[in-house]
Amino acid sequence: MQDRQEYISQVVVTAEQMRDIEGRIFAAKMPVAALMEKVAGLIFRRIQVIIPPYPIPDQGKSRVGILVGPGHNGGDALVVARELHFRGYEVRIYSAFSKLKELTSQHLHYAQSLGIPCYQELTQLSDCDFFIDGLFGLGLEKAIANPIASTINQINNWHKPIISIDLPSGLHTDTGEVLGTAIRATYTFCLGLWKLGFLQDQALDYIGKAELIDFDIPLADVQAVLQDAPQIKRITKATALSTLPLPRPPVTHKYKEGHLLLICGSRRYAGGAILTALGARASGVGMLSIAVPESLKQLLVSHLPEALIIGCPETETGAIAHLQLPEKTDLSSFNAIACGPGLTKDATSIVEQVITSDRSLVLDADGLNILAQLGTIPTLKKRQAATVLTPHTGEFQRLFHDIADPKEDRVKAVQSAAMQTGAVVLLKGARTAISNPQGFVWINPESTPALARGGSGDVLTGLLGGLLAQAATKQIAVEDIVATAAWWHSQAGILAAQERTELGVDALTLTQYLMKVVSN
Ligand SMILES: NC(=O)C1=CN([C@@H]2O[C@H](COP(=O)(O)OP(=O)(O)OC[C@H]3O[C@@H](n4cnc5c(N)ncnc54)[C@H](O)[C@@H]3O)[C@@H](O)[C@H]2O)[C@H](O)CC1
Ligand SMILES: [K+]
Repeated sequence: MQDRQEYISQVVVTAEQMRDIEGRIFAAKMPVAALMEKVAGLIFRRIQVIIPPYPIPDQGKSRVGILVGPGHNGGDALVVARELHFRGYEVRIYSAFSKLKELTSQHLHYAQSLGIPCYQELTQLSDCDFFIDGLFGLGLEKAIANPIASTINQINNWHKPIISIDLPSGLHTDTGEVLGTAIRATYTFCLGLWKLGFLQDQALDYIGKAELIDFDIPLADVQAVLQDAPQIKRITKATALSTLPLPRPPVTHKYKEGHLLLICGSRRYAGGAILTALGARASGVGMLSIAVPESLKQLLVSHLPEALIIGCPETETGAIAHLQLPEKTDLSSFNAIACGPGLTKDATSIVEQVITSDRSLVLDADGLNILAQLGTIPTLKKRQAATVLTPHTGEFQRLFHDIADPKEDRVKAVQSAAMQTGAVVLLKGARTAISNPQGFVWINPESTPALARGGSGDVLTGLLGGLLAQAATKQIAVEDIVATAAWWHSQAGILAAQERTELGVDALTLTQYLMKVVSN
């Protein structure tokens, strides 16, 4: 049972894949009406818990408005309406479509025969306490036009709780884009399997609290449909913990537990170097070397007494002019290199140098900006070791403006970028997406706006670099390590925000919560 839950919590499907899975269930002779009854029963039981029929004693019944669309999303809503009616809710139906699918139409007739009122005017529902949105689900084909568009806008303006079935009506199932207009749900019950749209940043304002309703889709059908397609998966606690370098072997030494070289900081951005280094420290990396401009050396020593601080010659502007590694050391002495935070755009030669190395490399922040300036993206494909790029949307657009637009479809964009560069690309956002060059994608399904704060990305770069260095001798896919870093970072943010509010998660504090996430 646990296995099913874990598997289901990782799976992400497109509308087309969901239709194919559904098709297999119906081909095996599950009656459509029976499936609708089952799904709606599960939804209705959840609704009863969230909003009871008599929320306040002696103050009457809960009044619920049911928004019914022409397809089976509307059918689901009508079954829910019927059950709520029997359980004591005061139910009103809004149905303004002249043509309904057969099953939906039958449920409407039956609901009306029970005495549930049905209206074509929304105003008749204005005093409802909450709404069930069954206008459109998977079957939305085009932008919603008037009069339905103005109905949706009107309901949103009432600011009452709305529970959407399968998807907030108006959202594109895959891209999460608003087609015309969309319901702003308080809760959304995603049916059966997570749809891709739930993991796209642009949908989040509309989805509210998302919950998966598992209605026992046979896993064999899911596997049959997903087999050859480039897979998209949600990162879970179990997937993340499985790649952590824990527990350590009893007999080991510091160089066996990874040697990371950080290249970061400038006279202007000294703090970024400290935060990156503290992120790396939290990864548990065996040995940490940090290359900074000479003038930052003492500062870094005082913050990280355990690290080897390499002072480098500076440009006039206080950026690293070139790497000056200690005697008998070259870039191949390290298991991984993480380069970028706080460099400024003057550290060009550093980026040129690390790209040509044969070590696993993370490029972030100014490392990416310099890369964009150099226009050397095609040369990344020639690298012998793994490359990880960690842009936010702005950096992504500067790097990949002629490939894909993350504002339209972040998942497609990150896949194109990874394929083009041969790198693992992590596109930062509320739902960070990570693609490998073959188009396999991990999406981080949980985060917090508390992390939208200066320095929080620097912490991620250090953490990721430290994990990559430790994994160097292990057979773990790079994208899996990147996913673990993203999960660990966001969970630390969530934990810190729970204890300190969303305003209390400065980047330094964040580094102090990293260990708490995995020691809990
Ligand atoms: N996936 C499952 O296993 C189950 C899904 N169920 C529910 O069924 C819907 C999908 O039903 P479907 O009838 O295919 O689609 P919709 O209800 O979303 O609506 C299609 C309907 O709407 C018309 N239409 C599409 N776009 C527009 C538009 N912009 N303006 C006006 N009309 C539009 C279209 O022509 C169709 O008539 C799924 O989401 C679940 O809620 C099952 O009940 C359980 C199993
Ligand atoms: K809906």
